[in-house]
Amino acid sequence: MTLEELRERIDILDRQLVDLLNERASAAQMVGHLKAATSLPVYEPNREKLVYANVRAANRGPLPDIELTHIYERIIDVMRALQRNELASERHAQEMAKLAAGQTGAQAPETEKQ
Ligand SMILES: C=C(O[C@@H]1C=C(C(=O)O)C=C[C@H]1O)C(=O)O
Repeated sequence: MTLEELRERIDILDRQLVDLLNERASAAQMVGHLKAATSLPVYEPNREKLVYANVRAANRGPLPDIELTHIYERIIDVMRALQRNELASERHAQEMAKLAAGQTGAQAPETEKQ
């Protein structure tokens, strides 16, 4: 393969990786929703150990296990941040909805008193 062809191959693989990473991110977001509903923590170290074991077992090289683990540490960091952002914006929306409901509920009696 020429240099040009190899770089084209890399560009195609990168686009596939982007799709797969986004699929993983969507799944992690859904896990985040389930955790919020069941009050489970975002960070689950035991699950992360299983994820590392799973990817190392699937590794056929030439990536060394340690480098693959480093890549996954970064991926998982991002997934946790995504879950936290998602949960924070959900909580914010809930607070806003409560505030809006509280305002209409609280203002009506106030208005009656005046
Ligand atoms: C996605 C989850 O949440 C977090 C992120 C993980 C991941 O990206 O694989 C694993 C464990 C959690 O710390 C999960 O619990 O499955």
